[in-house]
Amino acid sequence: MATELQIYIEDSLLYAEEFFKDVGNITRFSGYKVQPQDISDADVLLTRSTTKVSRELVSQAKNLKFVGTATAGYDHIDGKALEDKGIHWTAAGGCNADAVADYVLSALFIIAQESMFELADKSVAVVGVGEVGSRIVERVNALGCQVIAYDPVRAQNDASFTSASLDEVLAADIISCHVPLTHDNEFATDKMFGAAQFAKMREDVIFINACRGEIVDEAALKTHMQAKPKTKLVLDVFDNEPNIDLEIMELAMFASPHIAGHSLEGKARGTEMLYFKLCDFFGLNKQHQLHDFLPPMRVDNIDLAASCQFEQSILRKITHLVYDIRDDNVWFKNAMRQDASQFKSLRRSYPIRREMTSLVVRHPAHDIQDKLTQLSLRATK
Ligand SMILES: NC(=O)C1=CN([C@@H]2O[C@H](COP(=O)(O)OP(=O)(O)OC[C@H]3O[C@@H](n4cnc5c(N)ncnc54)[C@H](O)[C@@H]3O)[C@@H](O)[C@H]2O)C=CC1
Ligand SMILES: O=C(O)C(=O)[C@H](O)COP(=O)(O)O
Repeated sequence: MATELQIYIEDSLLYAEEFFKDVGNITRFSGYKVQPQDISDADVLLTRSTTKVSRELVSQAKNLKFVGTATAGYDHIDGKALEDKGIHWTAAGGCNADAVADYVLSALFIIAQESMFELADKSVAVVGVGEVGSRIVERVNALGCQVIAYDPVRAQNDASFTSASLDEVLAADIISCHVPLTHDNEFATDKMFGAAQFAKMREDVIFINACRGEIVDEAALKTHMQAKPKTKLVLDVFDNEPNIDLEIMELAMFASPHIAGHSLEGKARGTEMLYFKLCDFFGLNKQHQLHDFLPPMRVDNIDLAASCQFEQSILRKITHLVYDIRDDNVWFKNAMRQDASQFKSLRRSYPIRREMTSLVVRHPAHDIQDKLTQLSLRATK
């Protein structure tokens, strides 16, 4: 009889028992505390971004064959170290892309309302047009914005894609960042926004970072905020998490503790993607999918009257019915002002949040349904 797979799973992976209980013997571990000896008999290691998968961590795991992170980013994994040992590794690209797009749209609708402008009159630069960025491009296109899609890396590999220039990005009304954290290559993103880039931005730019804090030089950002105080910052991520600079948090109009991707669907999809990949790797039948486990939304459908057009005020209300960034901003800042050591625990205790992808919106007109679909809603008549 084949020996049971020993599957070590970080404690923050959602629905892990539901997906993996038939696959092997599950042991949960704390991502922040795990040591090499804790996973020494692992065949499989499943994490989120809070486990640093280093050469040292896997040094005693002689049977380790498969490592997966249920997150889009994988800068916490030393891929080279795993490849050197012949260990297969993978991530869950795209699992939470819609959640991040909801986050960005929620912020933009509030800023547009408070500053009394139509998003259709604005240019939006999307930096990194992968899973997250392309969803944002689709949504802001639907809203009628002028889209500036910047991704020179994709342009090198995808003949159908032409990248805007960095100067076009820096001149935009809104800049939204969705790149991986990379070092030491032609298009490295580490500190890609520093003094030189901020100096070229508009006085009243809206700058959103929901990818990795390290892509911004925070010292330069502070100087920029003094020089151009009308800048509106939306920051989900910070340099040196969890020990973040509270001054940077206070400079942001909206700040949150790295939760842009933390929708229930996004977390569950991340686990599901690893389950599917692990089944393929070990030649197992796939028996579960996330819809077996996801609970219904409390408000799961709305009817729009035929007279309703594709108007910003209506779209704002629908978006905020699902996710309102103001709640996270107040909760996060208040908690951090009381005790700045709470960053990790705030992330862990983040309340259940659903996605626009789960909301059914009815409207009789096909053209409006199409646009609602572009906003990722489940539009129908
Ligand atoms: N705050 C949060 O909760 C979340 C953060 N993230 C972060 O966002 C990043 C992007 O996520 P995905 O879109 O899923 O990844 P992805 O890999 O699908 O897309 C990233 C895109 O950035 C492009 N890129 C790389 N270097 C670039 C550069 N110097 N300039 C412009 N574009 C560049 C790549 O070509 C790629 O198309 C992740 O790597 C992760 O770090 C992702 C999900 C949730
Ligand atoms: O997917 C990513 O990349 C992210 O940044 C995740 O949303 C981070 O979530 P945790 O792994 O920290 O729970």
